[in-house]
Amino acid sequence: MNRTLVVTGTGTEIGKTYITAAVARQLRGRGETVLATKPVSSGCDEDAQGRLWSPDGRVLLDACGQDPDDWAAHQRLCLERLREPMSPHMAADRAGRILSLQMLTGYCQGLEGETDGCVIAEGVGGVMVPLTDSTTFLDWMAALQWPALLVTGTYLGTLSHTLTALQSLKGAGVPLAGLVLNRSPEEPVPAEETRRTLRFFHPELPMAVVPRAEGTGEEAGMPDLVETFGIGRGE
Ligand SMILES: Nc1ncnc2c1ncn2[C@@H]1O[C@H](COP(=O)(O)OP(=O)(O)OP(=O)(O)O)[C@@H](O)[C@H]1O
Ligand SMILES: C[C@H](N)[C@H](N)CCCCCC(=O)O
Ligand SMILES: [Mg+2]
Repeated sequence: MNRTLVVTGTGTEIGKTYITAAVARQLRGRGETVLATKPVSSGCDEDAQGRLWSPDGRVLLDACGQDPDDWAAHQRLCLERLREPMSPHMAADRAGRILSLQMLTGYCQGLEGETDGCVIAEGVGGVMVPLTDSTTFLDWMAALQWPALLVTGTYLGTLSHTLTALQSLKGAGVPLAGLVLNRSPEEPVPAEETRRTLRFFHPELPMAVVPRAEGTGEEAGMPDLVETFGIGRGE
């Protein structure tokens, strides 16, 4: 069992927040406490007081049973909030800032030390989104050494995207918790066939297929992600 987890993806809009929220809810359902952090957010919303809110941060606070409108909690769990909806290194540059790999790694380690519960950190976009002009989120995951859960889709093209991302994570020495195949709206190849193919290449990797929740907001058919990927304190 691991009480820390990074959730990364093969790209943006792939379902990282959706899966992170589902894991947080499942952990709480098991009586575990959980902190879900979005260390860096771009594409944030500015309110009337000029405060920048991370849309992902709101979803994650809610999934952890906290008030999504609690500004103090938001600031604590969404360290870097950037306005422009683009790569963080570009959004930071437009805000006159430079992100720091060391600071973000230390920030996550600090959260881990503040709680004896679980801590889940959602990355930004895909595995190698730039953090600065010389570092990417892959460097952050390699420095942090928290098990990484890769979220991918089941669209045409996902096989290469997924195998490339896994190769990058393994090559950087990032421990892998597993792979979530988050079913895509367009799925020309049956998800099970995609899963089977990926298993040929990664027979040891825990995998789960997550269905699309159509409109109801219910996570119907959501697999037990906590069990599948060994997340939590397991007490
Ligand atoms: N299995 C699913 N069923 C229904 N809706 C889903 C599912 N997975 C993701 N979504 C929806 O798709 C959209 C994109 O998902 P999400 O925000 O989790 O992506 P992301 O990878 O976190 O994106 P970003 O890179 O911006 O952080 C969201 O509106 C989310 O609610
Ligand atoms: C704004 C968006 N929702 C994400 N937060 C940022 C995604 C950056 C992707 C960069 C890239 O890989 O081209
Ligand atoms: Mg997200």
